[in-house]
Amino acid sequence: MASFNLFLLPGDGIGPEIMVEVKSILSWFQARGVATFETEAGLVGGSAYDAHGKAISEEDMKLAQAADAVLFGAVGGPKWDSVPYDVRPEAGLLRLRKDLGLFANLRPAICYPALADASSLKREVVEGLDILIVRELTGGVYFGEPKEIVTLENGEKRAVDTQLYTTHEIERIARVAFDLARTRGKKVASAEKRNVMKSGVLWNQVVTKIGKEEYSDVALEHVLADNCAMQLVRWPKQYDVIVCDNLFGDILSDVAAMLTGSLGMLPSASLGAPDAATGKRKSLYEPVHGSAPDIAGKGIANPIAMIGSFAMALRYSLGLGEAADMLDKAIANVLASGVRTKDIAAAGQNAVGTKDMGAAIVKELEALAR
Ligand SMILES: NC(=O)c1ccc[n+]([C@@H]2O[C@H](COP(=O)([O-])OP(=O)(O)OC[C@H]3O[C@@H](n4cnc5c(N)ncnc54)[C@H](O)[C@@H]3O)[C@@H](O)[C@H]2O)c1
Ligand SMILES: CC(C)[C@H](C(=O)O)[C@@H](O)C(=O)O
Ligand SMILES: [Mg+2]
Repeated sequence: MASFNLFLLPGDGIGPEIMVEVKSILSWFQARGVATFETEAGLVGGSAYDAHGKAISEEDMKLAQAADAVLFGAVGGPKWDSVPYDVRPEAGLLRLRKDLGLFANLRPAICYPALADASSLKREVVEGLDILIVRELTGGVYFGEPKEIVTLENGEKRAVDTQLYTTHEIERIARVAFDLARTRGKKVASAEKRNVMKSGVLWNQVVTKIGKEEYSDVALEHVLADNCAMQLVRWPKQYDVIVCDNLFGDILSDVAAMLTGSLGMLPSASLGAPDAATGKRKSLYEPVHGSAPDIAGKGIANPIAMIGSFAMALRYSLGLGEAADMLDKAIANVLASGVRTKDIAAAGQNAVGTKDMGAAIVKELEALAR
């Protein structure tokens, strides 16, 4: 039986609550003989800061580097609002992305039929929705230098963030988007702001060139990022794959989340380049949402984004596509049977807690395996 080494970073807020549910799912797959999962857990974010004053330790960085996949919960929360910028909880996540070279962030937004009424949009707008946002994750304004607050001679302060992209960075994320589009609806929409930003001009040129020279079978459309946000709410089904930079991808994926019913529904995969010798990619799987401080500790968080992220790990890192399909089907069936956490429940509908949703998915896996 294949054996995999998973590094778990539950993090803060609802992170540990949703990670527990993934643990029971991977135990179930292990008990069924699908694979052996060696798991080790570390600290990231505020919980790491409280333990040792850094958002992630060097030791945990090494374990993340060595893992077949990292499973990440969420970080952050008001408790750490005033910690120094370099060790704030989010710095742990950004370091993992940068040091592991996780440049490609896949954020699928699927509206399960059973949830078409959970979205704040009309059923016909979201029913059957299946789009994929491909977000560049290691460049742009998140990492560009200089990044600082300086005091000017007149005593005023000036804050600088730098949006920076090179041809190579745009080429490789464009190829990920085009390759994935080939396996789906064969359409890519590239979102940027070439009307305002030089990085948008280069982004547009490079994506156009890659599309023309290497992917003439995939339809390419360019859309200004602000218009893209509006189109996602107006008629999202016009899109198949959307490719965009780090910041636009962050924002557009939160918009897309609401098309599925809740931010608690959106999983993600962050992938590095394949290793030249082994073909293996470094990878991290995390829900799109954050630590949800407003509901942390109440046992009501929706674990589906986290569980769906584990399904993506099975598919993209562990070569267990059948297990991934089975887990996705279990999630869909549980939703179809009417089980709802609070965030996706209709007014007046009974809602279950995090644990009950996790248990319902395990029970459905059991039924599917029979
Ligand atoms: N990947 C991450 O770790 C990540 C992502 C986004 C935000 N954050 C951090 O999380 C903290 C809180 O940020 P925020 O409040 O702006 O965003 P958030 O995503 O944590 O929460 C936004 C809203 O969505 C709800 N929500 C989120 N996930 C849910 C789930 N699984 N089930 C039910 N409801 C859910 C929350 O209750 C809240 O009302 C901040 O410190 C932020 O930096 C971390
Ligand atoms: C927590 C934060 C650093 C992160 C981001 O901005 O990338 C989050 O919002 C996300 O969407 O993964
Ligand atoms: Mg975000």
